[in-house]
Amino acid sequence: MENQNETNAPEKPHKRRIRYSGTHPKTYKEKYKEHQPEKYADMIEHVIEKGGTPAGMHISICVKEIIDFLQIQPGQKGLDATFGYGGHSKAMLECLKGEGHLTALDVDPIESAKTTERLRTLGYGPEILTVRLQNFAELGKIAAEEGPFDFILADLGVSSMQIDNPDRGFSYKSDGPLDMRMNPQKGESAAERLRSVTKEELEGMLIENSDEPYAAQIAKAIKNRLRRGSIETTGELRQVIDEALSFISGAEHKEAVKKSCARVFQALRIDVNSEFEVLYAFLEALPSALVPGGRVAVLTFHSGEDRLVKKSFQAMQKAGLYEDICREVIRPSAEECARNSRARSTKMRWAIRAREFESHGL
Ligand SMILES: C[S@@+](CC[C@H](N)C(=O)[O-])C[C@H]1O[C@@H](n2cnc3c(N)ncnc32)[C@H](O)[C@@H]1O
Repeated sequence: MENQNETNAPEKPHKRRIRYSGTHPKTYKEKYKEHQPEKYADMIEHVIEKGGTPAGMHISICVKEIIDFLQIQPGQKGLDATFGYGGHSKAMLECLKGEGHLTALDVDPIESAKTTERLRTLGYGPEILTVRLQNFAELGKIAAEEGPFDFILADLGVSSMQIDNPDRGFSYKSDGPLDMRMNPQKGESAAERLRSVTKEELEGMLIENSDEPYAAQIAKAIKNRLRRGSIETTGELRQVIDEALSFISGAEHKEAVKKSCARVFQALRIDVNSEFEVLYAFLEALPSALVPGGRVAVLTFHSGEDRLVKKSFQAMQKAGLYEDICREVIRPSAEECARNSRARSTKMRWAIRAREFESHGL
């Protein structure tokens, strides 16, 4: 006899387990369990315990140091200039205890949509959290609309979700399209940028943005390759860098290629996203975006960024715009660096807006 239940049941599409070779998934996409933290909490905890960052996630840095400094009180108004995975936003929202408001900015439409959804699910509705797809370079305009703010945080650079996803083209460690745009819907990709700059401009970019010691050789190799063919993927760029450093032999070659790849990819990313220009605009607008006595903390990840923040804070303190700034840079603890290797290069600086100043066109 025919089983009625079976014939009437809607056909469920058969879902095959994601296939990967070996016993463990290796690539970003194969790590399907890490992409579902709610479902595989144990696995996520295990990856973090071992000092890794689960795929599709970002581990927030210096959370305690930031929260201790910002002294957030319920009822205050704050700005997270770099929303990312929302870890810092969540910690700041917890301090508000349901009273006040947090505005969060990000230029990445892909990740900020996911983060917004996650925080909304946690109960942070639009009455307490506004998310704007906007560059922090527009701080002046944002503060005029939503500020001034009692506290501001900027955690610069890229998130782990961006750097680990080969489709975004930020990393030399996996192959993908050479893109590097934090907002892939705007501006030139890294591949296009390499085509549009001259050899001299490229060499200057590698020196200015990441002190690349082999800038001349690498810029020449890239432009030579582009005359004969194309560089469309992260793997192809890595290969050109490898060939450009062929004059370094033996065991040193591999190490030199790795270090130059890290520097060249960083320099290109800074250029593609105009990172120094937008940071400069943000720093210039900061004092006027804060209430008197308002607090700002900035996390930087390379010396160029840190220098810019340090110089701006010092100059503005001298001009009477900040009543206090950190004398020494704050670094994450040894325990935090052991838990999260990505924290190792982090530097935190802070400033407190002066109680009184004339904002002459600032
Ligand atoms: C290091 S992550 C922030 C991580 C975040 N603090 C957390 O706890 O998850 C940096 C984020 O800032 C964003 N971002 C970088 N430059 C930006 C800019 N100029 N304006 C707005 N967002 C920016 C990136 O897209 C990225 O999502």
